[in-house]
Amino acid sequence: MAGRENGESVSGVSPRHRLTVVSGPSGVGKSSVVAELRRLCPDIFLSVSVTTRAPRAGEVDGEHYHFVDRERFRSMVENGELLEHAEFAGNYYGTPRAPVERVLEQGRPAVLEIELKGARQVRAAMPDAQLVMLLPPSWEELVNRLTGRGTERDDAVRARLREAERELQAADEFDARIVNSDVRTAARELLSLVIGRTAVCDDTEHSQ
Ligand SMILES: Nc1nc2c(ncn2[C@@H]2O[C@H](COP(=O)(O)OP(=O)(O)O)[C@@H](O)[C@H]2O)c(=O)[nH]1
Ligand SMILES: Nc1ncnc2c1ncn2[C@@H]1O[C@H](COP(=O)(O)OP(=O)(O)O)[C@@H](O)[C@H]1O
Repeated sequence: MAGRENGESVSGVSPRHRLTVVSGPSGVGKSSVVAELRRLCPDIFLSVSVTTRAPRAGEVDGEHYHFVDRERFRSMVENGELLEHAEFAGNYYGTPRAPVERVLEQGRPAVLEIELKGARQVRAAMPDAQLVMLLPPSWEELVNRLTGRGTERDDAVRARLREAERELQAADEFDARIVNSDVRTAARELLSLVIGRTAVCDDTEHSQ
């Protein structure tokens, strides 16, 4: 695993890695697929966003998100500390700039899990980034997953479904689309996009 730290080249793949943005409607399984991706290949850097949303049960500050108030969020925007930021379903979200720039300079693969407006900002700021959209097998399945997760009240579910329609309409803007029918299969497809191959991380699989 440590051998991948320098972005070791295999089969002529460039040793430097692009930034990969993973987007998709709320409830499609982004967190599940990205968690599986990192289980397959722990060297992949996953950005921890700042958000003004309240923590859900079980969410850990600094691990799932950096939870901040609106004043702190505003000051981060004003100081240029965020690579991108957006409002989503009544809360603010943003990507801290410095950690992402640092890992990209090191040649490590980096992933952002962010919504559509943020993905568009990244595309404008970093044309080299690849944008991947995760799609549900069907609208009904998306609704089932979102409601089945049980983390939001009805109004928050409705707000997310409104955003979901808009996000799905933008699927053609993305460089690649992955249908998340099965988490492990989708994670393997994502892995091949993030590092250009799937086999290399197999022997680094961790059961965390
Ligand atoms: N633009 C942007 N979107 C983010 C960021 N972090 C998370 N998001 C997105 O914000 C949306 C809401 O996230 P969250 O409140 O965790 O709800 P969930 O997607 O329903 O689990 C999702 O589409 C996330 O991908 C960020 O740093 N920037
Ligand atoms: N391929 C899948 N098949 C069935 N359920 C899934 C799949 N992917 C994710 N889920 C479930 O759907 C719900 C939403 O997934 P989550 O990863 O929280 O989505 P997102 O991060 O996109 O909002 C969770 O309860 C998760 O366990």
